[in-house]
Amino acid sequence: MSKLFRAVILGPPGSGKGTISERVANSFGLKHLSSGDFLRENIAAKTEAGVLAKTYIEKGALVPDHVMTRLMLSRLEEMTRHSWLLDGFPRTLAQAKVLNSAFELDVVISLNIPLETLKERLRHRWIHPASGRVYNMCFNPPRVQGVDDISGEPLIQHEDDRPEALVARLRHYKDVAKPVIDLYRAKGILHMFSDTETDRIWPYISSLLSTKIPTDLGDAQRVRTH
Ligand SMILES: Nc1nc2c(ncn2[C@@H]2O[C@H](COP(=O)(O)OP(=O)(O)OP(=O)(O)O)[C@@H](O)[C@H]2O)c(=O)[nH]1
Ligand SMILES: Nc1ncnc2c1ncn2[C@@H]1O[C@H](COP(=O)(O)OP(=O)(O)O)[C@@H](O)[C@H]1O
Repeated sequence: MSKLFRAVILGPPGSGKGTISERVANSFGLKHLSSGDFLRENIAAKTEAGVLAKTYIEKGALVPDHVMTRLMLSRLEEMTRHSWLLDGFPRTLAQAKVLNSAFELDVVISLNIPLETLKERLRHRWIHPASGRVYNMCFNPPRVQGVDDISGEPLIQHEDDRPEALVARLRHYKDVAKPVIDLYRAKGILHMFSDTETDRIWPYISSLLSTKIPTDLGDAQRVRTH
Protein backbone atom coordinates (compact mmCIF):
# COMPACT_ATOMS: atom_id res chain seq x y z
CA MET A 1 0.00 0.00 0.00
CA SER A 2 1.28 3.51 -0.75
CA LYS A 3 2.39 5.74 2.09
CA LEU A 4 -0.38 7.81 3.57
CA PHE A 5 -0.13 11.57 3.82
CA ARG A 6 -1.11 13.43 7.01
CA ALA A 7 -1.36 17.19 7.21
CA VAL A 8 -2.74 19.96 9.39
CA ILE A 9 -3.69 23.50 8.43
CA LEU A 10 -3.41 26.21 11.09
CA GLY A 11 -4.53 29.80 10.98
CA PRO A 12 -6.69 32.35 12.76
CA PRO A 13 -10.42 32.64 12.13
CA GLY A 14 -10.95 34.00 8.63
CA SER A 15 -7.46 33.07 7.41
CA GLY A 16 -8.89 30.84 4.69
CA LYS A 17 -8.34 27.39 6.22
CA GLY A 18 -11.70 26.12 5.03
CA THR A 19 -11.30 27.63 1.56
CA ILE A 20 -7.78 26.22 1.07
CA SER A 21 -8.69 22.83 2.55
CA GLU A 22 -11.45 22.44 -0.03
CA ARG A 23 -8.93 23.13 -2.80
CA VAL A 24 -6.45 20.64 -1.34
CA ALA A 25 -9.15 17.97 -1.06
CA ASN A 26 -10.21 18.56 -4.67
CA SER A 27 -6.71 18.73 -6.14
CA PHE A 28 -4.98 15.98 -4.18
CA GLY A 29 -7.83 13.67 -3.31
CA LEU A 30 -7.26 13.57 0.41
CA LYS A 31 -9.95 13.84 3.05
CA HIS A 32 -10.63 17.22 4.57
CA LEU A 33 -11.76 16.99 8.19
CA SER A 34 -12.91 20.28 9.69
CA SER A 35 -13.35 20.25 13.46
CA GLY A 36 -16.06 22.94 13.24
CA ASP A 37 -18.04 21.00 10.61
CA PHE A 38 -17.58 17.75 12.50
CA LEU A 39 -18.82 19.37 15.72
CA ARG A 40 -21.84 20.77 13.90
CA GLU A 41 -22.61 17.29 12.49
CA ASN A 42 -22.40 15.86 16.02
CA ILE A 43 -24.64 18.61 17.35
CA ALA A 44 -27.19 17.99 14.60
CA ALA A 45 -27.11 14.21 15.26
CA LYS A 46 -27.35 14.88 19.03
CA THR A 47 -24.47 12.55 19.83
CA GLU A 48 -23.18 12.59 23.40
CA ALA A 49 -20.13 14.65 22.38
CA GLY A 50 -22.32 16.93 20.27
CA VAL A 51 -24.72 17.69 23.13
CA LEU A 52 -21.78 18.50 25.39
CA ALA A 53 -19.90 20.55 22.77
CA LYS A 54 -22.98 22.65 22.05
CA THR A 55 -23.00 24.09 25.56
CA TYR A 56 -19.46 25.45 25.07
CA ILE A 57 -19.86 26.67 21.49
CA GLU A 58 -23.01 28.57 22.44
CA LYS A 59 -21.02 30.47 25.06
CA GLY A 60 -18.31 31.25 22.50
CA ALA A 61 -15.86 29.01 24.38
CA LEU A 62 -13.55 26.32 23.06
CA VAL A 63 -14.70 22.75 23.54
CA PRO A 64 -12.57 21.19 26.33
CA ASP A 65 -9.45 19.38 25.14
CA HIS A 66 -10.44 15.94 26.41
CA VAL A 67 -13.82 16.08 24.62
CA MET A 68 -12.23 17.37 21.43
CA THR A 69 -9.34 14.91 21.31
CA ARG A 70 -11.58 11.93 22.01
CA LEU A 71 -13.97 13.00 19.28
CA MET A 72 -11.30 13.70 16.67
CA LEU A 73 -9.11 10.69 17.40
CA SER A 74 -12.01 8.30 17.21
CA ARG A 75 -12.91 9.80 13.83
CA LEU A 76 -9.30 9.54 12.64
CA GLU A 77 -9.14 5.93 13.73
CA GLU A 78 -11.93 5.23 11.23
CA MET A 79 -9.75 6.83 8.55
CA THR A 80 -6.51 4.91 9.03
CA ARG A 81 -6.41 3.91 5.36
CA HIS A 82 -6.83 7.46 4.11
CA SER A 83 -4.66 10.47 3.71
CA TRP A 84 -6.11 13.51 5.45
CA LEU A 85 -5.89 17.22 6.13
CA LEU A 86 -7.13 18.50 9.49
CA ASP A 87 -8.60 21.99 9.71
CA GLY A 88 -9.41 23.50 13.14
CA PHE A 89 -7.71 20.69 15.06
CA PRO A 90 -5.36 20.74 16.91
CA ARG A 91 -6.10 24.15 18.34
CA THR A 92 -4.27 23.94 21.68
CA LEU A 93 -0.92 22.53 22.72
CA ALA A 94 -2.66 19.76 24.67
CA GLN A 95 -4.55 18.70 21.53
CA ALA A 96 -1.36 18.85 19.44
CA LYS A 97 0.44 16.57 21.90
CA VAL A 98 -2.33 13.97 21.84
CA LEU A 99 -2.41 14.04 18.03
CA ASN A 100 1.38 13.67 17.98
CA SER A 101 1.28 10.59 20.12
CA ALA A 102 -1.21 8.92 17.77
CA PHE A 103 -0.07 9.98 14.26
CA GLU A 104 3.03 11.17 12.53
CA LEU A 105 2.34 14.33 10.54
CA ASP A 106 4.07 15.04 7.22
CA VAL A 107 3.25 18.70 6.74
CA VAL A 108 1.78 21.55 8.79
CA ILE A 109 0.56 24.56 6.83
CA SER A 110 0.34 27.76 8.82
CA LEU A 111 -1.50 30.77 7.38
CA ASN A 112 -0.16 34.11 8.46
CA ILE A 113 -2.66 36.75 7.36
CA PRO A 114 -2.56 40.43 8.38
CA LEU A 115 -5.03 41.45 11.08
CA GLU A 116 -6.64 44.13 8.89
CA THR A 117 -7.34 41.51 6.20
CA LEU A 118 -8.92 39.14 8.72
CA LYS A 119 -11.14 41.90 10.07
CA GLU A 120 -12.24 42.89 6.59
CA ARG A 121 -13.03 39.29 5.58
CA LEU A 122 -14.97 38.38 8.68
CA ARG A 123 -16.96 41.59 8.46
CA HIS A 124 -18.24 40.27 5.11
CA ARG A 125 -18.67 36.65 6.17
CA TRP A 126 -22.18 35.26 6.26
CA ILE A 127 -23.05 31.71 7.17
CA HIS A 128 -25.89 29.27 6.80
CA PRO A 129 -26.18 28.10 10.40
CA ALA A 130 -27.79 24.71 9.75
CA SER A 131 -25.05 23.48 7.37
CA GLY A 132 -22.06 25.68 8.29
CA ARG A 133 -21.76 26.84 4.67
CA VAL A 134 -19.67 30.00 4.52
CA TYR A 135 -20.02 32.93 2.12
CA ASN A 136 -18.19 36.17 1.67
CA MET A 137 -20.21 39.01 0.20
CA CYS A 138 -17.17 40.04 -1.92
CA PHE A 139 -15.03 36.91 -2.45
CA ASN A 140 -17.68 34.20 -2.86
CA PRO A 141 -21.17 35.68 -2.60
CA PRO A 142 -24.30 33.51 -2.60
CA ARG A 143 -26.25 33.41 -5.86
CA VAL A 144 -29.05 35.39 -4.22
CA GLN A 145 -28.11 38.06 -1.69
CA GLY A 146 -28.70 36.92 1.91
CA VAL A 147 -29.90 33.41 0.96
CA ASP A 148 -28.16 29.99 1.14
CA ASP A 149 -27.55 28.55 -2.36
CA ILE A 150 -28.69 25.03 -1.51
CA SER A 151 -31.48 25.29 1.05
CA GLY A 152 -32.78 28.77 0.15
CA GLU A 153 -32.78 29.59 3.87
CA PRO A 154 -31.60 32.97 5.21
CA LEU A 155 -27.93 33.62 5.99
CA ILE A 156 -26.80 35.12 9.29
CA GLN A 157 -23.67 36.78 10.62
CA HIS A 158 -21.79 35.25 13.55
CA GLU A 159 -22.13 37.36 16.65
CA ASP A 160 -18.35 37.00 17.11
CA ASP A 161 -17.54 38.01 13.49
CA ARG A 162 -18.73 41.53 14.36
CA PRO A 163 -15.87 44.03 14.52
CA GLU A 164 -16.15 44.65 18.29
CA ALA A 165 -15.67 40.97 19.18
CA LEU A 166 -13.07 40.29 16.53
CA VAL A 167 -9.93 41.84 17.93
CA ALA A 168 -10.28 40.03 21.27
CA ARG A 169 -11.02 36.78 19.45
CA LEU A 170 -7.99 37.07 17.21
CA ARG A 171 -5.74 37.97 20.14
CA HIS A 172 -6.99 34.95 22.07
CA TYR A 173 -6.33 32.77 19.02
CA LYS A 174 -2.73 33.97 18.85
CA ASP A 175 -2.05 33.16 22.52
CA VAL A 176 -3.41 29.63 22.16
CA ALA A 177 -1.85 28.93 18.75
CA LYS A 178 1.68 30.13 19.41
CA PRO A 179 2.86 27.04 21.34
CA VAL A 180 1.26 24.80 18.70
CA ILE A 181 3.14 26.60 15.92
CA ASP A 182 6.36 26.45 17.95
CA LEU A 183 5.96 22.71 18.45
CA TYR A 184 5.60 22.05 14.71
CA ARG A 185 8.44 24.43 13.87
CA ALA A 186 10.69 22.50 16.25
CA LYS A 187 9.68 19.26 14.51
CA GLY A 188 10.73 20.77 11.16
CA ILE A 189 7.36 20.24 9.45
CA LEU A 190 5.97 23.79 9.60
CA HIS A 191 5.41 25.69 6.35
CA MET A 192 4.26 29.28 6.80
CA PHE A 193 2.43 31.27 4.12
CA SER A 194 1.84 35.01 4.31
CA ASP A 195 -0.31 37.07 1.98
CA THR A 196 -3.58 38.96 1.90
CA GLU A 197 -5.13 36.77 -0.83
CA THR A 198 -5.93 33.05 -0.86
CA ASP A 199 -5.50 33.00 -4.63
CA ARG A 200 -1.88 34.15 -4.26
CA ILE A 201 -1.09 31.65 -1.47
CA TRP A 202 -2.67 28.69 -3.20
CA PRO A 203 -0.02 28.12 -5.93
CA TYR A 204 2.68 27.84 -3.26
CA ILE A 205 0.68 25.37 -1.20
CA SER A 206 -0.16 23.40 -4.30
CA SER A 207 3.48 23.09 -5.36
CA LEU A 208 4.59 22.20 -1.83
CA LEU A 209 2.03 19.40 -1.66
CA SER A 210 2.94 18.19 -5.15
CA THR A 211 6.44 17.48 -3.88
CA LYS A 212 5.21 15.75 -0.71
CA ILE A 213 2.20 13.71 -1.69
CA PRO A 214 2.93 10.27 -3.14
CA THR A 215 2.00 10.33 -6.81
CA ASP A 216 -0.30 7.30 -6.76
CA LEU A 217 -2.41 8.80 -3.96
CA GLY A 218 -4.69 10.61 -6.36
CA ASP A 219 -5.59 7.41 -8.19
CA ALA A 220 -6.01 5.43 -5.00
CA GLN A 221 -8.44 7.76 -3.30
CA ARG A 222 -9.73 10.57 -5.39
CA VAL A 223 -12.74 10.76 -3.12
CA ARG A 224 -14.45 13.85 -1.76
CA THR A 225 -15.90 13.81 1.72
CA HIS A 226 -18.37 16.61 1.13
N1 LIG B 1 -11.63 38.75 0.07
C1 LIG B 1 -11.19 37.52 0.29
N2 LIG B 1 -11.92 36.69 1.05
C2 LIG B 1 -11.44 35.45 1.25
C3 LIG B 1 -10.20 35.00 0.72
N3 LIG B 1 -10.00 33.71 1.12
C4 LIG B 1 -11.08 33.37 1.87
N4 LIG B 1 -11.96 34.40 1.94
C5 LIG B 1 -13.24 34.52 2.65
O1 LIG B 1 -12.91 34.81 4.00
C6 LIG B 1 -13.80 34.14 4.91
C7 LIG B 1 -13.02 33.20 5.81
O2 LIG B 1 -12.52 32.10 5.03
P1 LIG B 1 -12.60 30.61 5.62
O3 LIG B 1 -12.05 29.72 4.55
O4 LIG B 1 -13.96 30.36 6.16
O5 LIG B 1 -11.55 30.79 6.81
P2 LIG B 1 -11.27 29.85 8.05
O6 LIG B 1 -9.83 30.06 8.37
O7 LIG B 1 -11.72 28.46 7.75
O8 LIG B 1 -12.17 30.52 9.16
P3 LIG B 1 -12.75 29.86 10.52
O9 LIG B 1 -13.82 28.90 10.11
O10 LIG B 1 -13.32 31.06 11.26
O11 LIG B 1 -11.61 29.25 11.25
C8 LIG B 1 -14.82 33.42 4.05
O12 LIG B 1 -15.94 34.28 3.94
C9 LIG B 1 -14.08 33.24 2.71
O13 LIG B 1 -14.99 33.14 1.64
C10 LIG B 1 -9.45 35.93 -0.07
O14 LIG B 1 -8.34 35.64 -0.56
N5 LIG B 1 -9.99 37.16 -0.24
N1 LIG C 1 -9.94 22.06 18.05
C1 LIG C 1 -10.94 22.64 18.76
N2 LIG C 1 -10.85 22.72 20.11
C2 LIG C 1 -11.82 23.28 20.83
N3 LIG C 1 -12.94 23.81 20.31
C3 LIG C 1 -13.09 23.76 18.97
C4 LIG C 1 -12.09 23.17 18.12
N4 LIG C 1 -12.51 23.27 16.83
C5 LIG C 1 -13.70 23.89 16.87
N5 LIG C 1 -14.06 24.20 18.15
C6 LIG C 1 -15.30 24.85 18.61
O1 LIG C 1 -16.23 24.92 17.52
C7 LIG C 1 -16.51 26.30 17.18
C8 LIG C 1 -16.66 26.42 15.68
O2 LIG C 1 -15.44 26.11 15.05
P1 LIG C 1 -15.08 26.66 13.62
O3 LIG C 1 -16.15 26.30 12.65
O4 LIG C 1 -13.69 26.24 13.34
O5 LIG C 1 -15.21 28.25 13.72
P2 LIG C 1 -14.41 29.38 14.51
O6 LIG C 1 -13.18 28.78 15.06
O7 LIG C 1 -14.16 30.38 13.44
O8 LIG C 1 -15.37 29.88 15.56
C9 LIG C 1 -15.34 27.07 17.78
O9 LIG C 1 -15.66 28.42 18.03
C10 LIG C 1 -15.05 26.29 19.05
O10 LIG C 1 -15.97 26.58 20.07
